[in-house]
Amino acid sequence: MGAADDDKVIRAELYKLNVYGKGSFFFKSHKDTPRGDAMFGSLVVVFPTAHEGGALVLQHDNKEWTFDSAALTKAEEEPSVAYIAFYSDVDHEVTPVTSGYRVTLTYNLFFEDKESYERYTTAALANPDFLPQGGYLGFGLSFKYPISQYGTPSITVIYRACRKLSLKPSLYVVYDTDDAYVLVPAHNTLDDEEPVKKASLNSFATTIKGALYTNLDIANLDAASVTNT
Ligand SMILES: O=C(O)CCC(=O)C(=O)O
Ligand SMILES: [Fe+2]
Repeated sequence: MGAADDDKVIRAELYKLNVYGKGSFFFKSHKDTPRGDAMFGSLVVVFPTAHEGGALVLQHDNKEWTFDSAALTKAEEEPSVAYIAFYSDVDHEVTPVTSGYRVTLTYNLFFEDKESYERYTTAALANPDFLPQGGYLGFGLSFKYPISQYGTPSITVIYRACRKLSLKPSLYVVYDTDDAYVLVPAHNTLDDEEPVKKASLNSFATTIKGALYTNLDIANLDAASVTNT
């Protein structure tokens, strides 16, 4: 993965929950089955449940590496998860648990184009069970963006994906009150050239989360642009 891959993102997809106890199953040495071309590795997250044994032993290129999550989590004062990620061609096995329970989540790791918003939205729109009456699609923005930076990060990626699918995204400020999310339009509908500069959101930007919402009028959606992208 190098500079040419700047347009890609790593996506972790939850795959499995494993609970190992004394005498229960354990994994003999294996490689994880790749699920599609974009999958490049696995992520294992170990919960801080008291246990002994259950180390994950990795082998590659005649080298061996032991991830002793029981010892790692025990060494922490606060309950903490331990995690490890490895490439798909790495052999790994889980040694038997000798006491307690070892609980893990495994994720498949994909190296994908940033434009995957487009792919997921396209797939959702092609599904007749998805919002059959139309509705709103929301894309949460996780960070507090100064409005002047809207031109660069994920907002532009989502915005472009929506426009390609003939959706008209608008920017909302989302207030998380005790009993509901309140949406306040933050912006006129973004236009093609300058989705960003029109914003006059400085006073909000430091305090609350933003979200891009798009009105999904199924009847008026241009079906061709949905299926051809
Ligand atoms: O639970 C773990 O540590 C790894 C599990 C594993 O290798 C698998 O699910 O393929
Ligand atoms: Fe595995």
